[in-house]
Amino acid sequence: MADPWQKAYDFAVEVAREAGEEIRKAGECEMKVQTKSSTVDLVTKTDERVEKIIIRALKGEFGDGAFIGEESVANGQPCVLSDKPTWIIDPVDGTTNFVHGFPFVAVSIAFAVNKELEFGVVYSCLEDKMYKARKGKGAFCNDEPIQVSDVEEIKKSIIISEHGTDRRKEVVTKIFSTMQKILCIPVHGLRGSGTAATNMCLVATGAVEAFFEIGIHCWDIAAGAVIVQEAGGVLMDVDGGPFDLMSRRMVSANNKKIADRIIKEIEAFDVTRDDAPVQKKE
Ligand SMILES: O=P(O)(O)O[C@H]1[C@H](O)[C@@H](O)[C@H](O)[C@H](O)[C@@H]1O
Ligand SMILES: [Mg+2]
Repeated sequence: MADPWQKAYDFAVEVAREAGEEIRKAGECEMKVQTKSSTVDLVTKTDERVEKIIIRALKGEFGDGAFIGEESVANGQPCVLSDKPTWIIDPVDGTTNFVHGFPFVAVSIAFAVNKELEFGVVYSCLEDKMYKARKGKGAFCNDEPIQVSDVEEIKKSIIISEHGTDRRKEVVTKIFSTMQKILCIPVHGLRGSGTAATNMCLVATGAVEAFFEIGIHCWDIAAGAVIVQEAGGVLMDVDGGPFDLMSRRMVSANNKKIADRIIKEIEAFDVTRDDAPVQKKE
């Protein structure tokens, strides 16, 4: 079989589009907001419903497989990436934006085999932009090829980062200290769309040179990781080592020179890996 995953890739694009349609419709209605890991880590019925729709559709087409979904993990499902073909899903990336009507919300669906990402689909549903990439086959936005920017000078760059949902003072201090140092290099600007998946697509299109964050989860960045790489960009750990999807730390950039320069300024803080063993409550 020459191309075993093409059908799954095409199907993921269709499922992401349908999920985005659900999100758009739900955004027009009254929503009940709940919280998860902290009072600023929001979740709505739409997040849960859309994840179920996506998983049901994938199971219907391809049978029972391995799934890592943001809301399933929040409800106690394991978050372990094995060698099995695995779908990695964020039904609503940018839930805070969704709740507030801030216009960047994305569906993110990735697929990994032998722990390697095969393809990623990010549907920025309020902008109606469908980003997709398959390993070795290029990256696209609404079927047009996309490529990272060719800027090599950090002083000519725009950098994206986010504040995350951990509001402990020592963490927020490090995040702002890092941002201050990067701003004062100086770079042209700092931005943040409020969705990691969309941020990575902005790196992939060349609108910005880099996006970094500590505290994201594998479902926020798995699809974007393929899209950035296929658009010619690089992925690294915040300490300059190799990118590790489950580590909750990532720098994505148009090239290694920009990534290395940002890494020099990053003040890292501890986060628990996505695949850390779950502590059983006594
Ligand atoms: O909870 P959702 O799926 O909305 O994901 C967001 C993360 O929670 C933030 O840490 C992160 O900063 C990004 O905003 C990210 O995409
Ligand atoms: Mg997310």
